[in-house]
Amino acid sequence: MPAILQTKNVHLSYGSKEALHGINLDFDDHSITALIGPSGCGKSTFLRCLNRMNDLIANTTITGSFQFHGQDLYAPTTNLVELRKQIGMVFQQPNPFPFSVYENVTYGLKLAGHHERKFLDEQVERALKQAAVWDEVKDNLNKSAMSFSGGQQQRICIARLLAVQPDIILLDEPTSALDPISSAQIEETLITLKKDYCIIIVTHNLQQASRIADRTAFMLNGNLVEYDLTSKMFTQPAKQDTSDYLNGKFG
Ligand SMILES: Nc1ncnc2c1ncn2[C@@H]1O[C@H](COP(=O)(O)OP(=O)(O)OP(=O)(O)O)[C@@H](O)[C@H]1O
Repeated sequence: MPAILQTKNVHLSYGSKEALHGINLDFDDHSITALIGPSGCGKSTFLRCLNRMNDLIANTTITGSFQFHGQDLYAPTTNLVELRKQIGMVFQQPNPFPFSVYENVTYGLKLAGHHERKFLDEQVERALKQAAVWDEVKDNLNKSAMSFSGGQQQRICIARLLAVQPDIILLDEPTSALDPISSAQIEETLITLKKDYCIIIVTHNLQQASRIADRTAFMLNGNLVEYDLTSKMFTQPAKQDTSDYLNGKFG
């Protein structure tokens, strides 16, 4: 089966400074890919290219090929609102809207014109169950999403994204602001979700990558050094730089 998302020769510059120097990475459906590497190597920059979040940053130049389901992600005709529904993003800090849980999860659906109560109720339950937070919030759907714990807020944000049925879920260090128990819950949620989605996660936590990712990409100074099955990369890395990074010699 062809990769759901294929990128070739991706270069990105902030002003005159090039931050990505020709990245080639393909992503399969029903899998988790981790992007790892030392601070500043370009992980978040690359991730943001995948749903055109870098378009929002002034003076950014992006070249290369991005094929999503075989279509050019950067075609001038691409509808960015639609694209970001299909390729949703979860951030480091949970960022629920200052509304109720119910309003958060139905936000995208209402924007898309869905207002039938029964349909919305069903989607709220489905998305919150998929995000493994239903049992914790089901009796308080009208309570502000901001009043829940950080881990619960993060899973509510995942549910908000799942409500609009994306194809790809991008996560930028989604557990780095969370305690170990909440982090473990998010990891379990992601492992369950990969049955239905393509998941791409930036993480500084090498144990996390080794626990949940099918494949791992190691980046260094804006270059892709190595991309392989996680089990292979963590036991027999092909490159010395990968081995040194995984062994804590830098980064
Ligand atoms: N908005 C921006 N404007 C200018 N330069 C930027 C911007 N965002 C990132 N950079 C630069 O691009 C390079 C890559 O940064 P990026 O945040 O993608 O790295 P990262 O690997 O995700 O780092 P971290 O792990 O610390 O989040 C860095 O040199 C960074 O300073």
